[in-house]
Amino acid sequence: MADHSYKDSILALRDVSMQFKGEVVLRDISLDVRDVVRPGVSQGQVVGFYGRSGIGKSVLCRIIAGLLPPSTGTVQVGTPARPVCPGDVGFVQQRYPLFDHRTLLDNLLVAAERKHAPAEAKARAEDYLARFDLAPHRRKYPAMLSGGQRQRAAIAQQLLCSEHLIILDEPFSGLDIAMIDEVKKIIMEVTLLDELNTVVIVSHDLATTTALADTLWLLAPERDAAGQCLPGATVNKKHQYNLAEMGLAWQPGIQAKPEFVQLIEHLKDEIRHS
Ligand SMILES: Nc1ncnc2c1ncn2[C@@H]1O[C@H](COP(=O)(O)OP(=O)(O)OP(=O)(O)O)[C@@H](O)[C@H]1O
Repeated sequence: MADHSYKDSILALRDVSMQFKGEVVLRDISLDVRDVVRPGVSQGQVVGFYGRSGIGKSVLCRIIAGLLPPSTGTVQVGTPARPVCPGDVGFVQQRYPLFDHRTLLDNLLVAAERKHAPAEAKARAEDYLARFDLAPHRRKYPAMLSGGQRQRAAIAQQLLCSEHLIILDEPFSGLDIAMIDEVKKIIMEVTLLDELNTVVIVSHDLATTTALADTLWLLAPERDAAGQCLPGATVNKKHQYNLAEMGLAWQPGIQAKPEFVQLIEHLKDEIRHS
């Protein structure tokens, strides 16, 4: 039996383009994330999303999250698929925004109550506090939490009020090694919570992100047949990597494998020359 297969589409972008006052930033982007099924494992999806600084990653994330309508094209989420609305996709930005004047528990309750009746919201918030090792800190205000605790709280908050899809913007930047391990653990935990959970990680840390991912997207300019750079960046087929098919997903210690090291070098080259 194959070690994995694919079911329904969870996220589908079709011909997404974006321009600001005539400046083309994104061009004709079509991408799919499908529910991956592994026998005996409740496995969500992890997408690593790369591209040079200023290429358009944040713009694409805001479009995926339904926060910015694309100039052309569509974004659909969920099963059955429907056009994305603000709030469907959790978006954890670099500074982990939480309400400073509310306790950790209240922060999570506010998020959960956007989707659930009060009793259900309370049960879910408590569940996430426990899962993310935050229960002892429930009465603290965000300023009293460590950086890692705030990050876990921000991820829990976004999971409580979104629909399975969550985007993490630079989750490893500025963290020490122990904290990076902690964040990796949380990401794995999130994907194992529910088969439909999908985490898109926008990061310049290629090795850490690729080791967690089963799919990679590289946003880069494209050249036409004459070698001319086309306006705007895209994720062409060559830059959509299925790590599961390549035998480079879901393996502890994958970073030591020669094929993995080669892939990272290849990605660096593609980014450098893009
Ligand atoms: N609202 C806007 N109006 C005009 N231009 C914009 C707007 N938002 C983004 N841009 C432009 O789109 C381009 C891509 O920006 P974006 O923030 O998506 O880059 P990025 O890949 O996320 O970069 P970094 O890795 O440095 O964060 C930039 O040239 C930026 O100036």
